[in-house]
Amino acid sequence: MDVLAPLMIPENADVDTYIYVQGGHFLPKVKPYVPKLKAAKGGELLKMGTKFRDRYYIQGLIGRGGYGQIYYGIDTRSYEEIAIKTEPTRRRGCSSRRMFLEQRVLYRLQGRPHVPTMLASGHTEKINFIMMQLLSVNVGDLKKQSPVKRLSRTTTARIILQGVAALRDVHSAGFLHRDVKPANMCFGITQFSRHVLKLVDYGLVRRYKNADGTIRKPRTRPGFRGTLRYVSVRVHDRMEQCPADDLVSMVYSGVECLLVDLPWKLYPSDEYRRSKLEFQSSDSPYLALTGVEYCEFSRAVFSLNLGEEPDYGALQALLTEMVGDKLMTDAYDWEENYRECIETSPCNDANFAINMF
Ligand SMILES: Nc1ncnc2c1ncn2[C@@H]1O[C@H](COP(=O)(O)OP(=O)(O)OP(=O)(O)O)[C@@H](O)[C@H]1O
Repeated sequence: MDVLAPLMIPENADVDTYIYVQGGHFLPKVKPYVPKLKAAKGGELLKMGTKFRDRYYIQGLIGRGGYGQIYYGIDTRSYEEIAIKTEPTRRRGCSSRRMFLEQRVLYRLQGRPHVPTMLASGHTEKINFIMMQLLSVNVGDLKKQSPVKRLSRTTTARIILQGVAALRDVHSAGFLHRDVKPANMCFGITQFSRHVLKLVDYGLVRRYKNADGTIRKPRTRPGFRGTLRYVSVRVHDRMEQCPADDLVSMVYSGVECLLVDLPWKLYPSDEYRRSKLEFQSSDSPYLALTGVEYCEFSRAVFSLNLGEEPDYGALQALLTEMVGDKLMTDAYDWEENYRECIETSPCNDANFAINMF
């Protein structure tokens, strides 16, 4: 079946800005994606300019996480650009198991639209590695690149809508992500994937359902897993995590995109729990700043019944008005020089200033 609606090239348009796809269809050309690379500062697990496994040419370093490093490479057989996630096989004298888990979970989730494609995985004497499809700069960095350090309502709503869909897929496979945050959300980089959100980093995943679909017995005091700024109050209280906790982190991620920072960022970390509780209270002025629709969505997530499967569709429906007349395939803020967030900056609004200070 032909899935592309014919696109009329606008009159007077520069024909060079369109590409011919198939049977009379044209699509706007997209600038090729060039990843921002970090300078080497020693301790790299792969050497730049060398060929890994006699096949993958290492072009540079995309990022350093708490556990490993992500490299930009070229597959010299297919000429495809790829991302290579690496971690040392041994950490503090023990063998690292994080990437084995991530590889197993990624394998199980292949084919889901919001999960990066895994191309290969394995280990050498020194490193464990996963080769993945190359993705864009993460949403946290896209927000930092905005001149007003925030994203527009329509872009944020579309990110969170897709984020909820991503969590539905992870949860329905019986897993919790446990590290939802803007830095773990990227977009595709091709003509067809550049508006598709991908959830990355499955290193903290935990299975919460048994093979028969029943919920695993909760532990009395599980260890802390997640990123302190984004975890729910229940995680501060060391309760066993459930799908609602991933969704709370998704809510906080959206709040950060909309309001520059999360309110607790101003406090020392031992005040985060109190500040999160205050934020979730019914008269929170800070939550009100996110707007009626996002407020309603957040409240629906905060009041989820922990024993029940969340109704992901109903949660998404609460955000549809916030998307306005934008399509999921329309340009996002970074594709139009952050025009919409500059024009709608709440800093120009007197009420915003009164509520903030
Ligand atoms: N496939 C990919 N393509 C491009 N960039 C990626 C890809 N996967 C991850 N990244 C980038 O690398 C960063 C770190 O990735 P990831 O979170 O998987 O590593 P990590 O070592 O587990 O990090 P942390 O310990 O901080 O959670 C991400 O924030 C993202 O910007």
